[in-house]
Amino acid sequence: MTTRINPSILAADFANLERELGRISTADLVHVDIMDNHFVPNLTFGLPMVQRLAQVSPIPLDVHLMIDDPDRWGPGYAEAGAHSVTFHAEAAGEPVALARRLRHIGARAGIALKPGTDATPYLDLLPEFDQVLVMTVEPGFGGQSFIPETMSKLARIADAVQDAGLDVWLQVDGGITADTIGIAAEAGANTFVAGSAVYNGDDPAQRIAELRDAAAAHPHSHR
Ligand SMILES: O=C(CO)[C@@H](O)[C@H](O)COP(=O)(O)O
Repeated sequence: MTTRINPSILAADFANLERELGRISTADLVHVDIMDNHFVPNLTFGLPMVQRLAQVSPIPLDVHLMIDDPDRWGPGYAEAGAHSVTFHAEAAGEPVALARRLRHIGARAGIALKPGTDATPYLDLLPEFDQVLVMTVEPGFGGQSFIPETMSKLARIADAVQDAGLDVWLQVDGGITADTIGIAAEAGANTFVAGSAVYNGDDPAQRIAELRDAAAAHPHSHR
């Protein structure tokens, strides 16, 4: 299994972002949380910041839009050079049209589901997406505890991806640590977002290596 570790710069030092990106250069992608204080009760960065991050980052950008009206704003992030742009199912008006637009611009298209959102309406749409993000906390803040009840949904999506013979990355985000990453890996995740677990320490590269090892020790048992 390919394991991807995507540190979230939500937990980084915002006054030194270029340095903070350099400290995670052994990761696969850098996860960039865009929050608008409407879709979630928190506010982070917008397009100008992502344009600059794309210029200086040693690894590609994995943009997670926690915003209203991603149909309007999402394509700009793809044009800014994001490797992937993930929008929320709960916020999108026309998710398939938006995913096609993102792909047309050249980004991978991702759809995110909040912990309480049922995956059923999206299972038939999986070929339209390059990745599915199963939120393992309520979106909005770093440092929350992993919600294990989200794992049955992840496993269902993993089964659907496998049954359809698709190469859709399955991402989890929220409360991912060396203790929880194995649970998500066993349920079918292959792409892991971690903020506090990477940046709350002296050596982010070491934390990335530990997370990678912990995920690899718990392979997904395809049923
Ligand atoms: O999207 C979010 C929060 O809404 C995340 O990307 C957080 O940044 C994850 O932080 P940790 O739970 O790993 O501290």
